[in-house]
Formats: sequence, structure tokens, C-alpha cells
Amino acid sequence: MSGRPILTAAETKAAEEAVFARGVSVFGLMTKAGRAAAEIAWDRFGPRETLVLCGPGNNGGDGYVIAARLRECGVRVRVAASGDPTTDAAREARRAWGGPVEVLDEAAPAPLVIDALFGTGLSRPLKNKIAEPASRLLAAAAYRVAVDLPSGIATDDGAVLTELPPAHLTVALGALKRAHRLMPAAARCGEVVVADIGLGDPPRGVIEIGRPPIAAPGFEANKYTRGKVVVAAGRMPGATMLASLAAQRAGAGYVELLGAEGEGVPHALVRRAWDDEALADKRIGAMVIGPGLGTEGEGRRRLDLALATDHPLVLDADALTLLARDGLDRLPARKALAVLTPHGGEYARLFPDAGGTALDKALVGARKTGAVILLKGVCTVVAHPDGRAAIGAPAPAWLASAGTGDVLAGILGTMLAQMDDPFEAAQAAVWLHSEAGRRAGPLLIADDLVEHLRGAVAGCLA
Ligand SMILES: NC(=O)C1=CN([C@@H]2O[C@H](COP(=O)(O)OP(=O)(O)OC[C@H]3O[C@@H](n4cnc5c(N)ncnc54)[C@H](O)[C@@H]3O)[C@@H](O)[C@H]2O)[C@@H](O)CC1
Ligand SMILES: [K+]
Repeated sequence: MSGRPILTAAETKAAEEAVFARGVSVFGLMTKAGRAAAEIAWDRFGPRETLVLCGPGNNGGDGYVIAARLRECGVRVRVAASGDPTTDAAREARRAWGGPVEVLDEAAPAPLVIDALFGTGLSRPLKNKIAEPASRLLAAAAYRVAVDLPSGIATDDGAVLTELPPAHLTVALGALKRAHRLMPAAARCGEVVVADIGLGDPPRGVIEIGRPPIAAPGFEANKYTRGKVVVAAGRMPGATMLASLAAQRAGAGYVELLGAEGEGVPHALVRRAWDDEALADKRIGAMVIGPGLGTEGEGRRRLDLALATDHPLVLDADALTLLARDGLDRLPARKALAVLTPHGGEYARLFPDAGGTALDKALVGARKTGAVILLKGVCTVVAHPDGRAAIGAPAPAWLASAGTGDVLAGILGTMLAQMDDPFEAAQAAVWLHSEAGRRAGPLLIADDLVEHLRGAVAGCLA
């Protein structure tokens, strides 16, 4: 599984330098970038009257190329600039545009506004003399397209240095940047489309969580080879049931709900009283503990017993509350890495001193615990103690409802049981969960996700 790279400004520059070293000029790359962005805007918004806002650097240079290309397509296009270009390539792009350039302050609005004021070179908040007219023109537009990044956003940490009306569409040039996938910036980008400008194969540091390849069972498969997942039951049967059903629908061959006796639907779910022998079963591929566990006596005891096993573990919900309360020292060094799945509040209780972006936090958590951290959020981050990290595309906001975390824990149990690398397993779970949410659509409840997992998994079969 290998997702798209998510670059810092410095990594982007390095990738561009590699292109220049092959003999491409800055203006050549800018022309490619601008034309690609113009074509994406044209495909999306057609021949609407367009205003392109150009800044002083190469992001502005892209803007002039975009204006020229849209003019070729027959669009009524105007350009307004915050000042004269300050780079050779941007000056060349402005010459190639050759048309009038309005003063930003005096420009009239247009239905489509393309923001080419600042990209990866933004280093400080915008002064009012730029921010005010930009804000006025962007707010008056029916559609806003950002070139590379919405202006006012810090590339590497996703901070909003200056608040402008958010983009509907952001054309990321060559590769995703961190700000496209870190909050609060990610919520200002709208849809993000990556334009191929021939950056080749940029460095693979942080990657985007992509569709996981999932193999259909072979002829030799049996229920154990497809993964046996044990879900620890506790005080809230609904939560453990959601996790169990999700583990089943994600493709585990055998799911056992341990600590909850009785019969019921689905009949395919094995219920078994809690006993040490069941927990010691070598065929267990992963164990999920935390959803509905409870945080008092029996819950604590079950967590201790689970931690003492060698099974790959998903530690979620109440298991995280218990670890935060009793101290992370309770998390022993384990042969199979555990995956911790905190949301922001749980994370803050586990690591009260950690700050920075969600990416920083996940990496710090992974380093401190020796476990994989799956930090849930708009863009969920997965980090491995060895320094690898991946970020998900924004998940459907409809997922913000009770029980969806229990479903994620169950999916993750199955992925851990089926895959060797817990980092890959965590990514696969995040992707399937988000995809099930997308398929379930508006007003979903957690139970719907279980129903839609089948389609989500089927879409990943080779
Ligand atoms: N580097 C390259 O070769 C290419 C870059 N491309 C574009 O170039 C962008 C990066 O270009 P640059 O590095 O020139 O940076 P930008 O165009 O993002 O902006 C940098 C310029 O703005 C100034 N500046 C920064 N913050 C400011 C603020 N708050 N108020 C006023 N001025 C401010 C800087 O001093 C500099 O002059 C990318 O986002 C992408 O759009 C593309 O054209 C492809 C080629
Ligand atoms: K921009």
C-alpha cells in the first residue's frame, strides 16, 4: 500500500529543484502548473467570467499563466495584482499574459475568483491592504479556486495566518502539501485536486492514506486463516456488538465476543464466557478491547489480562481512559505492537504535555508508547514508533456520531489480524471506515457503517 506523498514546503522545493536539474526552467514548470490548474478550473466551472488574483511570487506567476490559458479557452478573464512580480519567472508569466492588470484594491468582483496571491512561500500574515480587498473579492464570488494553497495558510503546519473566505476547490501543484491535510487549514481548502506537473517521484515521508489492496480468500482459506478476532465484552453490550459486527463485515473469518454469554443474532458471532484458556488461543489474530468495556473493576482486570498476552491489540475508548488514569507505564513492551485509537480528548488525557499539529501529536504518542497511534480527527493520522506517518483525506462529517468509533475499532481488529504491519492495518481501517461513511451518506448511524462495509471492502478487492 503506498499513498500519495504529503510534502512540506522544503520537500516541495527539493522536488522542484530535481526537475530544474533535468533542464526544465522555472518558467517552464510554472507554465505547466498554471495550464494544468486552468484546465481543472475550466472542467469544473466552465466559461464563467473569471478574476485571477495574483501575488508577487511564483504563485502569482501561476496566476498569470492561468489567466492566459483561460483566455485561450474563450473565458472572459481579468487579472488583479497585489503588486509587481518579484521573481523572473513571474515577470515572464505576466509578460506572456500581456493583458491589463488591475489594482487589487480597485478590482470589481467576478463569479469565479482564482486565488493566486500566495502559495508555499507565505511567511507571515497578510497586511490589511492585501487581506481586505482579497477578502471582499473572494466573498463576492460564487466559486473560489485556490492555486496550490488558499492564501493566508501556512504550508507546513496548516495554521491559518490570515482568515479569508475558504476555497471551494484547491489545485495542489505537483503534490499534496501538509496544509491540505492538517486542520484548521484542511477545512479551508474545499475539494483538493492534485495537478500533475511532472514532479516525478517526490520524497516519501508522510503519505496520504490510500485505498488498501485487499485480497479475496484463496481456495485454501479457512476461517482462521482469514483472521480470528476477539472482542472483549464489558458493560455496554451495544458498543462491543458494533465492534464485533464491524470485525465480521470487514472480513474476519472468526469473531468471538469474549465475556458475553448467550445466543442471538447474528448467529455467526461466537459468544463465550471470559476465561484464560480462550484468551490464550494461539489462533487469535487480534484482540479489540475498550469499546463498552467499563472503567471499573472488571474492565480493568480484563485490560490487564489482554495487555499480558502476545496478541496484536486494538486499545480503544475505555481502555484508553484506563491507561490515561493509571499511567502509560501499564502499557508493557509487547512483541506485537498495540494500536491506540484516541480521539482528540482521549489523546489530551494520555499525553497532556504534547502540542503541535495532529501529525506531531501522533508521532510523539507513537514514540512515547512504542505503539501505533491512530489519532482520530477530520483527517485521521496514523503514526508508527519508527517515524512513519500517514494522514487520511477528510472523512465525511456525518461520521461524528455515537458508535462510529466502535465500528472503527472492529475494522481495525480485522485488519490487524490479516496484515503483518500494524501501520498498514491502521491505514486500511481508516480508509474503509471513511469509505463506509461515504457510502452510508447523510444522517448515517453507526449501524449503517456496518452495512456499508461490505461494499467498501468489495471496492478494494484486486
Ligand atoms: N518554485 C517553483 O519553481 C514553482 C513554484 N510554483 C508556485 O510557486 C509557489 C511558491 O512560490 P514562491 O516561493 O515565490 O512563494 P509565493 O508565491 O507563495 O509567495 C512568496 C512571495 O510573497 C512574499 N510574501 C510572503 N508572505 C507574504 C505576506 N504575508 N505578505 C506579502 N508578501 C509576502 C515573499 O517575500 C515572496 O516574495 C507555489 O505555491 C506554486 O504556486 C509553480 O509555479 C511551479 C514552479
Ligand atoms: K493561492
